[in-house]
Amino acid sequence: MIIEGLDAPHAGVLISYLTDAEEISDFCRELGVVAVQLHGDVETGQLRRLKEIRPDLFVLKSLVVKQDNAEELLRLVDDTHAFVDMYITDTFDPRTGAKGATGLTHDWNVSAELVRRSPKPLMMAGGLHPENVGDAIRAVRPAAVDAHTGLEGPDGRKDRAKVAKFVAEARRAFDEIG
Ligand SMILES: O=C(O)c1ccccc1NCC(=O)[C@H](O)[C@H](O)COP(=O)(O)O
Repeated sequence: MIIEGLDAPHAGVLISYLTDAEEISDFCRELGVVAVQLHGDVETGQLRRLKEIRPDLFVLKSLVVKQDNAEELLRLVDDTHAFVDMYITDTFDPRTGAKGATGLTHDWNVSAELVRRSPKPLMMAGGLHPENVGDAIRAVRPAAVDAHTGLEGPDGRKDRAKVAKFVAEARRAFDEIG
């Protein structure tokens, strides 16, 4: 219902840990979304298959940064970029095993290296908030930014003032880097 009510340029994005191309496609059809953000360990063959069966679907693939996996992520970009429309970085939480929405930053040098390597645009995420998003954009030069935890108020809901400041700071930094 909410997804159906969205007017362009707004569109629903499914965030999912699904890893099977057919299941991802079916769930996107059921929900009526045109974009999917994949946070699971999706095999390259499944990404290829997803593009074959659903060329209309905008596929965002997460690159979950850990302490020591930069080379692995660079290889993942090399192997998958033909089947991915955009990458999104995120931060692994070793205490919980969570691969997204952890509120933790990671080594921005790794994100910057991924931006340089990727032929596809990269959205930066992982612990961003209004106070650090400008520095992150200037350091990493991503195509876009995203945040979750850093925009919440004490009640766990998105805080309007934090969102407005985040957007203003991000726009200022993107204008600066051109
Ligand atoms: O948003 C979620 O609830 C979520 C849950 C599980 C995996 C990923 C999720 N969101 C993906 C995002 O796009 C977040 O912006 C990204 O994980 C950054 O989160 P945070 O570090 O809390 O800003």
